[in-house]
Amino acid sequence: MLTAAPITAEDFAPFGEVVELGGVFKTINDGFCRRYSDLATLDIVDGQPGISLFNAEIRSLPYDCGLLERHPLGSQCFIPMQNAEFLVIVAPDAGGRPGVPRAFVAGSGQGVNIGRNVWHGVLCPISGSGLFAVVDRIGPGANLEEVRLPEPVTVTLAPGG
Ligand SMILES: NC(=O)N[C@@H](O)C(=O)O
Ligand code: NI
Repeated sequence: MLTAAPITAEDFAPFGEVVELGGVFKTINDGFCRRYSDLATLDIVDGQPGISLFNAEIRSLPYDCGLLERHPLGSQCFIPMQNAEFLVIVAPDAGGRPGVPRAFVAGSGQGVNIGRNVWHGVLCPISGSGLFAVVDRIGPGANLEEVRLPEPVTVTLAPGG
């Protein structure tokens, strides 16, 4: 059983970045808008960044994660288009396969940018809307490596989470 912790930039740093308000901003548009720039880095190899929409089914908890994947040629950024909570399941690499997985839960106002070649579960909304903007690599070649886990990892939220 894996308990998903609320995602923080610090805890998620080994796997990517959290896209959320905070830190330095620049006031623009005649003072009616705050611009928070450069919150995540697109890491694209032999291709171009592109913006896609994912309309994912809402998944129920506890969630059995049986597949981890990674994209050797590009990072992958998920940004909710509407209010949503979603699981972010990641794992370090262990000799070319996923190591011990970790689970986070991201809430409204939070997107995540998963680093290039970082093992992760597929997009997993658990409440609200499953409509996400995804900024990732568009290009030729093999950019998807999948590993079916011998035993699914069952993910829940912390009590009160
Ligand atoms: N395959 C695909 O585009 N989506 C996955 O990579 C995912 O992380 O959801
Ligand atoms: Ni992916």
